[in-house]
Amino acid sequence: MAIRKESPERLVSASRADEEQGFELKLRPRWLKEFIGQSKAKEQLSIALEAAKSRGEALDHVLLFGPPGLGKTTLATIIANELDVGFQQTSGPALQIQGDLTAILTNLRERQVLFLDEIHRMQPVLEEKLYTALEDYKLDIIIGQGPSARTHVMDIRPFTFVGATTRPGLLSSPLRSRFGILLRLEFYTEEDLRVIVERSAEVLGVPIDHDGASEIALRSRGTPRIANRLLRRVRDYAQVRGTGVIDRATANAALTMLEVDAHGFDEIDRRLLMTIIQKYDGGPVGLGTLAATLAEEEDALEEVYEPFLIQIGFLDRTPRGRVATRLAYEHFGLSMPGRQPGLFS
Ligand SMILES: Nc1ncnc2c1ncn2[C@@H]1O[C@H](COP(=O)(O)OP(=O)(O)OP(=O)(O)O)[C@@H](O)[C@H]1O
Repeated sequence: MAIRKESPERLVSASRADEEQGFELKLRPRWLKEFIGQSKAKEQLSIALEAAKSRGEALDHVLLFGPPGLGKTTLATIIANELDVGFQQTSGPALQIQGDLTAILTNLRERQVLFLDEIHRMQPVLEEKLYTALEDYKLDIIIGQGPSARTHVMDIRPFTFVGATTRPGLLSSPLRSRFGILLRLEFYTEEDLRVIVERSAEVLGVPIDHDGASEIALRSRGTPRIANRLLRRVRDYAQVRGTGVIDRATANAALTMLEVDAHGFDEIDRRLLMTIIQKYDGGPVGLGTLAATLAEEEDALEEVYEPFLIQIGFLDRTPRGRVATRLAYEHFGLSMPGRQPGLFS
């Protein structure tokens, strides 16, 4: 179960809301050729898939990393589909006791995919247990208790472990070294997102033109999950207030009403940047101080809010803290304070 770190009502959240599960399932690409964008990761993966298939072996273990909502779960399911093997999913926080992990590993089918989301949240004792399973498909099992306890080494079937994380830096190096294929997912370009919106609209049977899809793409923060969510909301607006067809004017009006601005910023992004600018003179301000001022969790700032602001160049992470950039000042129509003459000379 994912730990919720931000407001569940946040329209431009990259995290999945519980009620979106069914909707996402419907829109999820099933094959690599339907997976839009991420050309580097896709090429690396398609070569590895082809090679594993031709050798008739289990694919090497895969680590998927990048911000939420970019398609890690989707890619994990695609890997299983392309290999034509079974798929099982769990997550770091859901795995609580050794017995759970042992049961999962001993029940694996030949060459199947085991997907573990939020791998950085796995308990260290379980992580250690996983090492030998990943390394040589063996599992240490302790039989009995107390002085008569015996360790028994059990063979498990070859399988492909797919781990996903938004925080690769938190993985221990022994765990990281068990992955043969490392795939970094990046924020999507506007063009890729437009294609994703058009594909989703087709699956949902929603009439949309090129410009309408572009307008949604522009405000989706480089994230397919947000693009699909905005599409759903704009569809409602088009049905109730418009002709049912999503064109640029309809998309624009709907997104303006929903207070999602031209960069896909919402109230919290604006508050975060304005706090740095107004309260801390543009920064640097430490993460802890910023989180306390905004009444948000540090983790949420680092994992959810900041990555996109950094990607589009509005925020800088420096060793002394967070800094608002010139682009951020310009976005709010403010001029950036210059250095006082002579201060550094
Ligand atoms: N490349 C893509 N092409 C088309 N749709 C995509 C693509 N990537 C993601 N999506 C869509 O975005 C939604 C979110 O993707 P997914 O659940 O795989 O993200 P995630 O990275 O696993 O997120 P989280 O880390 O929060 O679990 C899915 O419904 C999927 O349809």
